Amino acid sequence: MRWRFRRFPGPFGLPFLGNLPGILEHDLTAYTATCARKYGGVFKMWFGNTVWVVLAEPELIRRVAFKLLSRPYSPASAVHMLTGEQYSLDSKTLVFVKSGADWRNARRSFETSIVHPSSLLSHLPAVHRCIARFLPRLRRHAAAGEPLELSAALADLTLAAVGECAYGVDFRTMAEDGSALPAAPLGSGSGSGSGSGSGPDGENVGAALLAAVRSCFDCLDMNNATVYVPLKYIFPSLTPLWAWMAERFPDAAQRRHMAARAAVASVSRRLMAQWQASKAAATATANGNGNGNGAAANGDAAAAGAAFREVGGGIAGSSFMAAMMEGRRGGREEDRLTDDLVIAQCLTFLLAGFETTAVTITFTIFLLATHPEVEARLLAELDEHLGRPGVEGKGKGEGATGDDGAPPLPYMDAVLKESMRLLPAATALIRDPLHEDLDLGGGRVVPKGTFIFLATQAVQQDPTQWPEPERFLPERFLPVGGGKLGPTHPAAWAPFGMGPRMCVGNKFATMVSKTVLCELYRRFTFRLHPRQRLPLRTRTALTHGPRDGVWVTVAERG
Ligand code: HEM
Repeated sequence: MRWRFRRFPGPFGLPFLGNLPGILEHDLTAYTATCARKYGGVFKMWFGNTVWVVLAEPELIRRVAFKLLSRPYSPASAVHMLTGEQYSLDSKTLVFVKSGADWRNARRSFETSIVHPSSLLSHLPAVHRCIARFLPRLRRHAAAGEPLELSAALADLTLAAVGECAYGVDFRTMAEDGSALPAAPLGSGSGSGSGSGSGPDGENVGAALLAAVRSCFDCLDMNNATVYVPLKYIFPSLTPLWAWMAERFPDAAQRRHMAARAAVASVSRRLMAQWQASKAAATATANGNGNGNGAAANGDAAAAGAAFREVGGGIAGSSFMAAMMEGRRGGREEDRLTDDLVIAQCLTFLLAGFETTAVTITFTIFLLATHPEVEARLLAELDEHLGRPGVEGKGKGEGATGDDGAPPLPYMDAVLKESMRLLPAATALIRDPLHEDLDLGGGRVVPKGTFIFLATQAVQQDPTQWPEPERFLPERFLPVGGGKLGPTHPAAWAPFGMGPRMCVGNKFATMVSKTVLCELYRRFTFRLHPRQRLPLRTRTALTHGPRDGVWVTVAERG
């Protein structure tokens, strides 16, 4: 098989380990960028004994991303070894379903909830609710002059916001005063029923979900992977054996991950049952009062409906989970999502959406803290269009709302885009020529089934595409600077990927990131704390994030 890749240049790979030592030493993103400079836009790398064909040319990336619909593995075979029913469910979730009707159905269910403008906007109140709860934490740090590690703090905020949008319950990552709540143990959830997040059956669904989801996320970290994962990379042809062993002789990491997935499924089921019960009660109330008195019936239905929006003791009717449950009422039987799929897609929503968004906001604040002139221009734009809370001015009032959840803020848009060019949360796309060999031209044919790695970050830093690529210049994305400051090729900017499998959450993520940044910068500014290690070191795991966190001091705007 190796001979089929002889036309592809690339670094020398050690027996069994391939280029893993170099990747681990330098980090995957940095290693591929270095190789791209050395070997050009098409090369091969050995991930253990598995060959990866890497593309780092925008036109080739565009062609392949649009042509190929499948991704190489389910996460079950990438960073862990889910087995049995958990494996088959995982491989049907939107990120890893291969193609065809399953993919179209899954994609449609996400689009209904987070792409259509009206449903997108219905998530905005939850985002504002979570920001409001986060602000006291910043005020406390500002008052005490204590440093704040942003990536962890923002992870609490985005987990709360994305979690509530996905499941419609309070995720309880933050107390009312903004402080982080201690994590509940996995399997918790049968509490007294007092306090926010308690469902009708007295269970604290939010806290239980949070514990289970956090545990799932930890298990997706390579450092916490079962021993069968490295074995699979070193001896890929024996993968069925490793999967068999993982099922029958699970190690502690494997048991922990399977337990975490089972816990998510069990809490989700309870939540769905609660939702159905509340829905039935609401319908019964509306019908019961409907005879002969239309106005009263409408009022009762509205009151009952309010219970769904009341996150705390209730479940938000605008959530992704609720949308999927509503959506499967109509349509053809074979297109309807099963309970198990609703559960798996909700987890996917959260796993794909929360850390990526937290990292994007963290990196943007880091860049603004190190570029005061950009920050000053951004603050001027926010003051102009949004105003400052409690300060007289030209601003149009509270909140970042408009057609897509935000008023036109061209400089904010440019800052976010430039931040995602320089420090994106995802640095590559992956594709799989599932059914036939892929001809890249020049005699380079990629055999079907090969892992294709589209190195978007190498292109976003390529000096032939972007003049002075290492500089943070939001003007690149404004009409005034666009021509001179790049890019040469439109596909040279792809932090959300491209083609039919482009990030389905891109509008939602942009809405959340913009809303958080607007609401924070209307009130605070951030400077790096001396504890911050410079230059910034990053690491590539499930997302590309800061290796040592981002330490800032917070100041309230006068
Ligand atoms: C700033 C935050 C985010 C970034 C940078 C990001 C980035 C990406 C990237 C690069 C891909 C792969 C695209 C491709 O292969 O062409 C992707 C796919 C995906 N993302 Fe995001 N994402 C973000 C937020 C979100 C959010 C909030 C959600 C929540 C729904 C989400 C859900 C997904 C899903 C489900 C896919 C798979 C889509 C498919 O295969 O059809 N992402 N994302």
